[in-house]
Order: sequence, then structure tokens, then C-alpha cells
Amino acid sequence: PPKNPKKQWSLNDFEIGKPLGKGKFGRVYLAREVKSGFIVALKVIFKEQIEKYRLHHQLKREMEIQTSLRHPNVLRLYGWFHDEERIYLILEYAHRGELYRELRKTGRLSEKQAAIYIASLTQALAYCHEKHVIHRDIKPENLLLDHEGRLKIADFGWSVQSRSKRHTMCGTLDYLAPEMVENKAHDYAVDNWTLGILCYEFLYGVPPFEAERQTDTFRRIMKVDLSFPSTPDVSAEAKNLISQLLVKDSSKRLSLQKITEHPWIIKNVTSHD
Ligand SMILES: COc1ccc(C(=O)Nc2ccccc2)cc1NC(=O)CCSCc1cnc2[nH]ccc2c1
Repeated sequence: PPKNPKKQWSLNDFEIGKPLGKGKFGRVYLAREVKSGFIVALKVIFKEQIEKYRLHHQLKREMEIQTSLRHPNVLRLYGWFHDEERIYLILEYAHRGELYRELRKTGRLSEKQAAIYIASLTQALAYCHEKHVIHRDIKPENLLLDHEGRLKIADFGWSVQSRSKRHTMCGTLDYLAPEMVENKAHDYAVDNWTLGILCYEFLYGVPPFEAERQTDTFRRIMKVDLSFPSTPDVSAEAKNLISQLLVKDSSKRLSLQKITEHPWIIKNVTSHD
């Protein structure tokens, strides 16, 4: 990655390549840092967007936090620069793209692969929480895979994200915890709920409370209407972990520490980062 963080980067330092994520991540481009040949993802944000939503100081504070986040399962923000009308974020490039794509391709994951991803996510979240960073909108399309297939939580930009979260609201409620759906104050424990949703989706190929209409998904989440189909045949340990995460009372959800100690994780994951 670009070495000296204090260096003032500019657009001339990069050769811009293809657009990434087809606008899913805002406007992000593959880019190569000319001197080192290092490949990055360059995210372009228009200043008038930031001004319009008065995000300037939040963006600065957030950039400070994110450049300090160093974890193998958290996408890096190497630095940023700006010109008159745009802000550029120099982001880590995850070569194997969205985990979502892999999930759609294979339909569902093996128990071993699912456990490896859940363990990676748990470690990344434990790290973010100890750095007092939450609001991780962790759903499959915000999870990327690097060239070794290692999971990276790629979703930040909560302020912009919260706009897209409203967008998500009209998209899908599937990943939102009851307290989020009820618009109650929420804390770190929403991420534990989402881990349960993701674990279910990794193993069954669909999220647990999926329904034709949003109102039905809403009702199923509030009721925690959780059921395990007889096929595919999923291990009792996996169902046990999911059942201990998809708990309405956020204080009763399995803690991140307990997830790493769960028999299903221990059985399926060597020390995998
Ligand atoms: C650390 O990450 C981020 C940090 C900050 C922000 C952000 O926008 N902050 C913000 C903006 C405006 C107001 C306030 C805050 C966004 C991200 N991350 C992403 O946007 C997702 C991955 S984009 C890169 C990337 C990599 N590797 C890929 N492989 C395939 C596609 C792809 C796409």
C-alpha cells in the first residue's frame, strides 16, 4: 500500500481503470498508483453531495477513525485527497469482489466455509467495537473477498450509508434487527443479530425472515419467526449458534467472544483470520 500517509496524494499519482461494483459503492474505480504499481480502489465523492448533507466534519472525523483501523478482515482506507469539486478515498481493492456473488453462484456455502466467514466477521466486529466503531451495515453485498478469498468488511461511509440504509429500507429489511426495524436506540448488539442472519443465509442460501412483502418480513423479524428447513441438512451446532444470535432481547444475544468459543466455530475453523 502507499507508504507515507503524510504524503499529499493527487489524481496525477494514479492511473484510473474500470469502474467497480457498478455504482453500488457510489462511484468507485480500479486504480494503480503510478510509482509503485500498487492497485487500489479509488472512491470519488462529490463535495456538493457532502455539503448538501452537511457531512463535512463527520467525513473528516470518520476518515481519521478509518485510517486508524488495521484488521485483516476490515477493508483498509489508506488515505484521501481532494480537488475543487471532489473528495477521493484511496481504498484497499478486494480482488475477488463481493461475497454475495459467490453465494449466488454456489447457492449456499459449506459449513466449514460459512464458519470461516462467521469467525472472520466476529473478529473484525470485535476489533471495530473495541475501537468504538459500529454501524457496520454487514450484509452480503457489503462483504468483499481479497485475492486469497479472505473476507473484508467493506461497508463504511455510515452517513452516506444511512441514506442508502433508507434506500435499503425500501430494498430489504432482511438484515435489520428488531430494535432497528422498530427504530429504537440500538447498540453494538445489532451486529450480533446480523451475524445470525448471515450465518443462516450462508447455510440455507436465503435469509431466515425472507417474505414476499416487506410487511411480512417485518412481522417475521418482530416475532423472530425462525424455522430451519429439513434440507439442506445443517448440523445441530450451526442451528444452535443461529438460535443464540437471533434473539429479540439484544442483551441476551451470544457475545462476540462466545461466538468464537462456540463448538460449531471451534469444529470448523482452525485459527483462520
Ligand atoms: C474502508 O472503506 C470505506 C471507507 C469510507 C467510505 C465512505 O464512503 N465514507 C464516507 C463517504 C462520504 C461521507 C461520509 C463517509 C467507504 C468505504 N468503503 C466502500 O465504499 C465499500 C468498498 S468500495 C472499494 C472496493 C474495493 N474492492 C472491490 N472489489 C470489488 C468491488 C470493490 C470495491
